[in-house]
Amino acid sequence: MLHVSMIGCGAIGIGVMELLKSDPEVTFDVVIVPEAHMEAARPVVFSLAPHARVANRLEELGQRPDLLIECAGHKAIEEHIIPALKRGIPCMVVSIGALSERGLVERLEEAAREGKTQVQLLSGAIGAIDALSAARIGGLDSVVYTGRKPPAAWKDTPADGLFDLDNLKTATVIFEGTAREAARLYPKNANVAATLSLAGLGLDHTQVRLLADPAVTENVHHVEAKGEFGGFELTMRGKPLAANPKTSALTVFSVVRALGNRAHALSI
Ligand SMILES: NC(=O)C1=CN([C@@H]2O[C@H](COP(=O)(O)OP(=O)(O)OC[C@H]3O[C@@H](n4cnc5c(N)ncnc54)[C@H](O)[C@@H]3O)[C@@H](O)[C@H]2O)C=CC1
Ligand SMILES: O=C([O-])CC(=O)C(=O)O
Repeated sequence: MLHVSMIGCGAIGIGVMELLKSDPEVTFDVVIVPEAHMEAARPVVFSLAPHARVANRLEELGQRPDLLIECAGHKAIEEHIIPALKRGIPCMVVSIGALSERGLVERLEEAAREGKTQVQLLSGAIGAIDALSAARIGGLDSVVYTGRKPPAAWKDTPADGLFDLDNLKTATVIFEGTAREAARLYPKNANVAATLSLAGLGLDHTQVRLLADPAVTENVHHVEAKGEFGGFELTMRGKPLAANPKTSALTVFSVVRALGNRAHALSI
């Protein structure tokens, strides 16, 4: 039985608990949310994982889970993941865009080394991370990522205000630049850009274009990679979660897969 503590109880966290509620080999003991969200999270957590406690910090419970999984947002890396790694708790992260902050990748690695443990960066809404990170070993020449989402997915981002999102008639480029800048400006929409960078050419050498497109209903991720291995092109059309149109359903499935791979006898 894998004893899991989870950070976040939003669209991803709830989706993950729903899918794993009848898995006898995974159990959620603690769900961590900010103080202001604890009251709202309690009934949701109780309905999906009746034995789990809702807390503000892992340390205050004296709890030592087998695994800590982050499904919360960029700030959670600094607040929860780094201290847990230092205590030797293995961690998984979905808010990969947080690692666009200079020095944070190195601090994450240092914390894991200090705790003699490991942090796994999950693939989330994108595929082919295995191929890209293997291709990097032979040498990559270029990785270009285009993220295309319906205008509503760009609400409450820097694009909202720069563009009249409610009245866009054609696909509009809202950002063009490096993955580091994309992840910094769009923390809830450019985690994929950061994931591809960390697997591939790095945050400063991965070219990113982000579009608001009234003609699409899905979150469309396109990757083109070239290198010593040859090349690949990937298009993913991710269905957004009803609870959060910025997030693709595959992100939830990617977390469930990763937890299953740790808990079950066979890993794939
Ligand atoms: N790697 C990937 O492909 C993807 C990654 N993401 C990341 O996942 C994050 C979560 O996504 P959703 O569940 O859709 O968001 P959401 O907004 O529905 O839920 C976020 C949850 O985390 C909690 N939370 C926020 N900050 C926290 C903190 N500092 N400490 C503890 N809890 C905190 C909130 O109370 C809420 O329960 C996003 O912010 C994004 O960075 C999202 C989509 C794809
Ligand atoms: O869920 C998605 O489609 C991707 C996403 O939000 C991100 O890259 O942050």
